Amino acid sequence: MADSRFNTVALIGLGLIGSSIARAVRETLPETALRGHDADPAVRARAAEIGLVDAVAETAGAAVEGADLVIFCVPVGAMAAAAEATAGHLAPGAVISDVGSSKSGVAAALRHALSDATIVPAHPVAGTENSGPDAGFASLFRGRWCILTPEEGTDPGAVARLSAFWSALGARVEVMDAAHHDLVLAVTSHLPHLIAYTIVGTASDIERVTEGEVIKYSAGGFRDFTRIAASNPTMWRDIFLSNKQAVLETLQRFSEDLFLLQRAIRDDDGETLFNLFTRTRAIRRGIVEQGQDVARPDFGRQMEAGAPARDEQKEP
Ligand SMILES: NC(=O)c1ccc[n+]([C@@H]2O[C@H](COP(=O)([O-])OP(=O)(O)OC[C@H]3O[C@@H](n4cnc5c(N)ncnc54)[C@H](O)[C@@H]3O)[C@@H](O)[C@H]2O)c1
Ligand SMILES: O=C(O)C(=O)C[C@]1(C(=O)O)C=C[C@@H](O)C=C1
Repeated sequence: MADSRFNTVALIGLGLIGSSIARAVRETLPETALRGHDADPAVRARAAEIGLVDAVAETAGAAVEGADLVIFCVPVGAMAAAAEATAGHLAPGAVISDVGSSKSGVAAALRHALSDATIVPAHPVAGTENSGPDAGFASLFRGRWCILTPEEGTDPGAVARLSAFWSALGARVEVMDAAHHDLVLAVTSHLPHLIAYTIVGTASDIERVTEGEVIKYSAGGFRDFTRIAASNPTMWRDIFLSNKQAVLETLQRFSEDLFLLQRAIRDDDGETLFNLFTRTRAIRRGIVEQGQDVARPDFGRQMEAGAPARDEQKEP
C-alpha cells in the first residue's frame, strides 16, 4: 500500500495551535516538511527566530505552494480571508483543513473560498488560555479528542489521511456532523467560557468587592474561572458570533436551570440543591475515571517534564 502520510504541511496562523502542531510534527513526524505563514509580521519573525517551521513565507499563497496538507490555524472569523489568500496557489489534490472551534460556519467559509478543494474541517479539542507562537507545546494534543467534520461525499481517503495525521500527533480522532459538533461544543466548551467571562466580570464590578480582594481571595474555585476568562478575546468573540444559534439555545436552557436553583435557595429547598450537587459530583468522578481530566493548563508541560501519566494522577 502506498504511504499515505503527508510530505509537506503548510500552517496558516502560527499562534498557540499552529505552533503546537508544528512542534508536535517535528517530534512525531520528523520527516515531514513544514511551511508556515502568519498575517502578523512580528509572529512571522518570531517563528523564523525559533525555527518553528522549515520556511516562513511572506504570503499565505507562497506558504501553501507544493503542500499536500494545508491547515488554517487562525481565529474562526479570519478563516474566510485566510482561505481566500490561498486560492489559486494550492497543489492539485492537497487536503485542506482547519482547527476552528466552531465548524458549520468555518466549513461554509472554506468551501466558499476554495470551491473545488478537498476540505476536511477539524477541531482539536485541546488548548489553553495562552496565545502566540511561544505558547504552543508538542504534547498539547496527546490523549485529547480531534473531531473531523467532513461534509457528505468527501473523499474517504482524505478523511483517513487526516485522521492518521492527528493520531500521529497523539490525538484520539472522532468523525461527526458539523451541526452536531457545534451543539455539543456549545455545551462543553462555549457555554463554560461564557460563564467564566461573566463571573469574573461580575466579581470585578461588584462595588463592595474591590479588585484587590478578587485577586487576593482567588485561590479557590474562582481561580479556575479567572484562567478560563483570560482566554483570547479575538478567538472567543469569533466563536460566539459564529456558533450563535447553538450557544443561544444552550444559554436559554442554562438560564432556566439557574432560575430553578435561585428559587430552591429562596425556598430553603435543600433537597433540590443536594440532589443536583450529588448528580454533578458523580459526573465529575466519571470524567476522572475515564482519564479525561487533562484540561489543566500545565498538563502538557508536566508530561514533557516526565510527570506522572494521567492515569497515575489522583483526584485531590
Ligand atoms: N486556543 C485554544 O484553546 C484553541 C483550541 C482549539 C482550537 N482553537 C482554534 O484554533 C484557532 C487558532 O487559535 P489560537 O489559540 O492558535 O490563536 P492565536 O491567537 O494564538 O493564533 C492565531 C494566529 O492567527 C494569525 N492570523 C489571524 N488572521 C490571519 C490571517 N488572515 N492569515 C494568517 N494568519 C492570521 C494571528 O496573527 C495569530 O498569530 C482558532 O480558530 C481557535 O478557535 C483554539
Ligand atoms: O483548557 C482550556 O483552556 C480550554 O478552554 C480549551 C478548549 C476547551 O474549551 O476545552 C477551548 C477551546 C477549544 O476549541 C478547545 C479547547
